[in-house]
Amino acid sequence: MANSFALPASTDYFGDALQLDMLTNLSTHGWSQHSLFLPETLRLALATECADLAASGALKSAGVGRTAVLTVQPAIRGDQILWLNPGQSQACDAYLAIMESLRLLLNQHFYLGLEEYESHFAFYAPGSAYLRHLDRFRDDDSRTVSVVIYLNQDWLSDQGGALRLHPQGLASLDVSPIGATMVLFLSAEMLHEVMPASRDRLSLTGWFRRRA
Ligand SMILES: O=C(O)CCC(=O)C(=O)O
Ligand SMILES: [Fe+2]
Repeated sequence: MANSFALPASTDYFGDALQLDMLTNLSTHGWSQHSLFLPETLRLALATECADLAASGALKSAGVGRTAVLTVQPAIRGDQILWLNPGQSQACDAYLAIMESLRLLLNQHFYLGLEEYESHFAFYAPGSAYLRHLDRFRDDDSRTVSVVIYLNQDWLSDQGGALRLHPQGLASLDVSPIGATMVLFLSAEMLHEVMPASRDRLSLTGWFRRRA
């Protein structure tokens, strides 16, 4: 069946201004933030899918560490997740196509040799958080660029749930998880944490990986 979401062709999805902003901020500061990164129809479809998965019990408590040594530790990490597979839904395929364009763009400009993208839905119930961490594992340096896209509509800053970034040598800063906002950062360098929120917090998190 044809995908009803407009799929990007190569890197055309990103306008020149967005490309420049994304690439400049990532290379000079190690991170980059963009509002309205997804069309509203796609944000809504992904948010609905994530909420439905949560309600049906399809999401599982996220672990800490790598597969062989994965442990669920809610005091460190309180989200529930579901890894994405191609063909899961039209909305997920449209999102993965956008991420594929982003992979090509990052490779063109930074010669990062990014080969894969892995991604999961994440659902943080009120009060759950993810303590300060780096996304790169100690024994696997393949995760290179982290991407988070927020899915909630009408997020208010007094509802908490910020992504708190801790850039080296600089003051920490908060990104509010407003629907369709996208954040990119270097997985090995950017310490970050998820602050607790007073409402359900929905997102898609993913990592561009190079060969391990
Ligand atoms: O949801 C966020 O803002 C960040 C999530 C995160 O840090 C992670 O899943 O590793
Ligand atoms: Fe993280």
